[in-house]
Amino acid sequence: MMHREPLAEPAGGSFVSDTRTMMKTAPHLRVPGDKSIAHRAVMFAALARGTSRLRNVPDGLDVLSTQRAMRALGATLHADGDTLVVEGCGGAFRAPDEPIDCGNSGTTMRLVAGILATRAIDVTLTGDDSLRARPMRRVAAPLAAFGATIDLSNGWTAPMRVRGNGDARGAEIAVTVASAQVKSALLLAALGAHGPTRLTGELATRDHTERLLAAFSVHVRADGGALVLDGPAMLHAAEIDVPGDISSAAFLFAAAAATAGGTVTVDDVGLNPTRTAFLDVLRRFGAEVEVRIAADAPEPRGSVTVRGRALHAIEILPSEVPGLIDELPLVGVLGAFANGTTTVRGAAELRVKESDRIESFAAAARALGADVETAPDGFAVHGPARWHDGAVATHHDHRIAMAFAVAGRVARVRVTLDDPDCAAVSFPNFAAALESLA
Ligand SMILES: O=C(O)C1=C[C@@H](OP(=O)(O)O)[C@@H](O)[C@H](O)C1
Ligand SMILES: C=C(OP(=O)(O)O)C(=O)O
Repeated sequence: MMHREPLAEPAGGSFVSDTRTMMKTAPHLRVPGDKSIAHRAVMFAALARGTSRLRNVPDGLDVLSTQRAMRALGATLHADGDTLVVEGCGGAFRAPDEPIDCGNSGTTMRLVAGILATRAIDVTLTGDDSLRARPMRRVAAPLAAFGATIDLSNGWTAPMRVRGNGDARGAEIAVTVASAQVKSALLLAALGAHGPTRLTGELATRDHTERLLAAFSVHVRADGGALVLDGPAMLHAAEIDVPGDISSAAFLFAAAAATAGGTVTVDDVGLNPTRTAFLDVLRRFGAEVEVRIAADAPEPRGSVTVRGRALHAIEILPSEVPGLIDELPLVGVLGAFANGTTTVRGAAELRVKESDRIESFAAAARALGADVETAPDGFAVHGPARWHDGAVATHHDHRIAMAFAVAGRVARVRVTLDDPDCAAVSFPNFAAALESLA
């Protein structure tokens, strides 16, 4: 594990209590490096020719699962201060003797399955109880277009055995699930195939794979509404500085937004437009949001300040869901602080995350006094809640644990989480960061 300084410590700023105005300056915080970007940076560095240097790779458990997988496939990784140094395999991964344990991380399993689909090795991918209950046919079925043989447990989940096809040809594939993991698995398979691979369909999801591949010298072309990658393609080592994770910062933003007079600034956070929809959602709820972009490539980054105001209910449309997918439990929590009925529709994908996030959100919110209705593809929250102390079943789902820690703090009720430590999947110092909002 990398040694690093605490990531969630206040980076300056203070609360100044003034008895007349209670004026506050926003505490400046940093959050761990972006999980989605870090998964890809570690995988691409492991696959590349040469030595890559990756700064600010988070030490959340999911990214550690990716590091473990890359070591198992033959890459060498070591820490040099706050930099992860990766000696890549130049495309020549070797099969480990044991199955690769992807832990709790869907991104690790699905993207690695894509990489393996066009390499002539035989590898089994497994994970924890949660990951072994998540759907894998969404990657296994389209990867068959490259001639890979993928065996799923019970026909749909992990452990999954991937026997890659080293002589694969590029393929034309229509992506049918709006999932960056599926899109990415197919682009990564295309790296090892001969000829162009052309993807159409549901492609409007986070674009970190496209951006990071370019940083490693492989270009994905946009052709009308399609994405095209010409294989085979060798990645070349790169230096990547991972910005803070906006999906982790979202918990701090929500806490500030739902608190009258609350304010927080998060510095050096990723501002990729495919990830910032939650900032618009905060504005629609009534919060004040200020964004300052400091850099643009390969990933936009900068500072965000959020100030709390009285919140009013909003409606999330199905078209907004891919840009908000990891923030939707928090949208529900904010709905419970807002006046009126907040609705989320078109979000059936929530049912196949680390837990069924529609049911785990609703049960937790009700346990604390909120009025929630569920639907097959979403929920409605009638706010404001009559908050009271309660016990929350996290289902070991980091985003449920953090969302309800925020709810308890803002509502000033005692929330007993059955597994507060599961936050470490994405945000190991979350409790300290929330505490520092004072
Ligand atoms: O590609 C990624 O890094 C991710 C994509 C999303 O999953 P889906 O692709 O299943 O929507 C998201 O929920 C997950 O946290 C990370
Ligand atoms: C869904 C998530 O991650 P993954 O799919 O990688 O497990 C998440 O972090 O909320």
